[in-house]
Amino acid sequence: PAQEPASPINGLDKLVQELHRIFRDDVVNIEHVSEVMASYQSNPSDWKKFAKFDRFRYTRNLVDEGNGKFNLMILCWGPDHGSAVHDHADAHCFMKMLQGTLSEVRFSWPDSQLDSRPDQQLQEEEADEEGRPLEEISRTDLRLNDVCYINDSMGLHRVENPSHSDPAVSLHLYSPPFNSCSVFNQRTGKRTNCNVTFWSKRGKKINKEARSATVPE
Ligand SMILES: O=C(O)CCSS
Ligand SMILES: [Fe+2]
Repeated sequence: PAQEPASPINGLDKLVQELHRIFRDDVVNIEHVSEVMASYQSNPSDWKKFAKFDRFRYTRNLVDEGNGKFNLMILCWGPDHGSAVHDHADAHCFMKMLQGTLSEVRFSWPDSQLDSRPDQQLQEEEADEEGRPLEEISRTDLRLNDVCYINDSMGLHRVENPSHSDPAVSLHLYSPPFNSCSVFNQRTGKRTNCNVTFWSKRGKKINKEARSATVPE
């Protein structure tokens, strides 16, 4: 059934409560989650305690572990920071803009991932040596309070902060939660596994060893 458009949500804690309620059920309506994420009106006083920046790369800051059903995190992008092309480990990915602008570039999967017909195997293996560039499908600029949704059946993407001067902050919900995904070389399509961890959890910085491992460019 079409969901009622969600009424505005003020307060990140109210959004988290609503998300916990929605994800208590086994079946979750994806459009509804997008609408609820979109209805939260970003307010820096809600989220600045989670927003920790690094000079060199974007940071992933865990906000809530969703009773094990989802991870909710705040990503902080300095000027020109961006991710590698990556997938979403068979999970749902919702991304909402809290501050600034991010551009999302989507790509189709590299051919060799789609089709492993034995008779094609040899050519693909040969092709894999140099590989082939990933094919770009779309490019979208996301602005304050916008929400975008992706899952692996829709393709891969790379997210970057196009500004050379301003930071950007985004709120990400992954369900089910994951701590590794695949990253892809945009020029060759080559896929490698990548562990992703957190810069901070619930506002507390994590020690150096455990940190890093964002989806590196
Ligand atoms: O989770 C990540 O590090 C990828 C950010 S773009 S969805
Ligand atoms: Fe992503």
